[in-house]
Amino acid sequence: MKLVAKNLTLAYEAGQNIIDDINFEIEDHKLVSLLGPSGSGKSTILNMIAGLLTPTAGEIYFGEQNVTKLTVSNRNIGMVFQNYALYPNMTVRNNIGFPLKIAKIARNKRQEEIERLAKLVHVDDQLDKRPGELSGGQQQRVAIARALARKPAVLLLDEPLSNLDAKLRTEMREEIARIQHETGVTTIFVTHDQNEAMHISDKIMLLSDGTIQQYAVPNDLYDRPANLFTAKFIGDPQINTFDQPQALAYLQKYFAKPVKTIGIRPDALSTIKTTGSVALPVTLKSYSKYGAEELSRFDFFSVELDGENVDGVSDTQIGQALEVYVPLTQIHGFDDQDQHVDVIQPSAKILEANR
Ligand SMILES: Nc1ncnc2c1ncn2[C@@H]1O[C@H](COP(=O)(O)OP(=O)(O)OP(=O)(O)O)[C@@H](O)[C@H]1O
Repeated sequence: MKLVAKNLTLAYEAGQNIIDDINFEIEDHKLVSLLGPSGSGKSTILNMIAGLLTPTAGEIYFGEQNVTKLTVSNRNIGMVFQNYALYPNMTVRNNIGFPLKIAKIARNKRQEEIERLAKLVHVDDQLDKRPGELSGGQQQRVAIARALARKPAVLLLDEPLSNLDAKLRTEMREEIARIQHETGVTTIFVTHDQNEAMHISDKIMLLSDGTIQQYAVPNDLYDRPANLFTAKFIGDPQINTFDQPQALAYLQKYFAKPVKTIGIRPDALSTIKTTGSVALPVTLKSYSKYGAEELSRFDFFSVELDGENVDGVSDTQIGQALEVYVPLTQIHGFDDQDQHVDVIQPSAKILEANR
């Protein structure tokens, strides 16, 4: 089911909008993450979609139906929370079947559905156990099966992996992606973990202070950040940003409008010249290698630039001057409102001028 939010606003106190007039559309069958720092409004948006919170203004549509005034139970949603909220005294079978029992589905049909759902989430060999006898990952699978039991229009997942250890988190995020893919249910996934969001999502809605900073496919947030917030929030190690006059002046000629800040991701640097790249005069300040990751630090007009896995840098001496190259399209300029400024289309003439 497609989901649309129009002018969605929420204030707990008059005049103080926690969510401020946001608009978005989530396409049918897609998995969208709501990503952002603590307090950015992720849970508030999810709770309005679920019907647990009533918007101060604006509307929510499931398909063509305006659901803004409908109660939780009339919206046909499935929800999974971080603490699973399984019924401890019921077996897995009865936990999964509970929503079907409430819906007065006949016993035979119910058992069939339970078996199907248990197979889907891979707990079909655990049906007679109680939640306390299951691992965290298995409990989460049961919670997902239960949330899917009524064939919800939308599946809402609120930080469902945050109680799991690192290895299980990775495994379960792949599982959620698989289950979503197999069922095709439109899914909204709340997380503050960019890695999780980048791996699992068809699209990411990045939030800060109750506003949408960027809503795009994961790679676009990394490669084409719409503003400085997105550029800095997405990416680990963090993007290099600088506003020192000499460094800015060196690169300003590549932009059509004045830039106040420039951002270059650490993995965009290379010592190997390629077509369409810009040369930066730098000095190598430090170099270290941990496993497959090589980290280097350069001085560029007194700006510290971090590099990650910079080709060819291991042959350079500390303190040595050299040129590093960055594809022009990976030099991100931001104006005095922190909005992205496009580079002038790479032309041979411009690039030549810097050689
Ligand atoms: N009941 C409430 N009364 C007043 N303000 C609230 C209430 N609940 C949440 N807020 C505020 O609304 C803002 C958004 O909170 P929300 O829980 O949606 O953020 P979040 O992005 O989900 O954060 P987290 O990752 O920490 O859960 C925060 O500033 C929070 O302090």
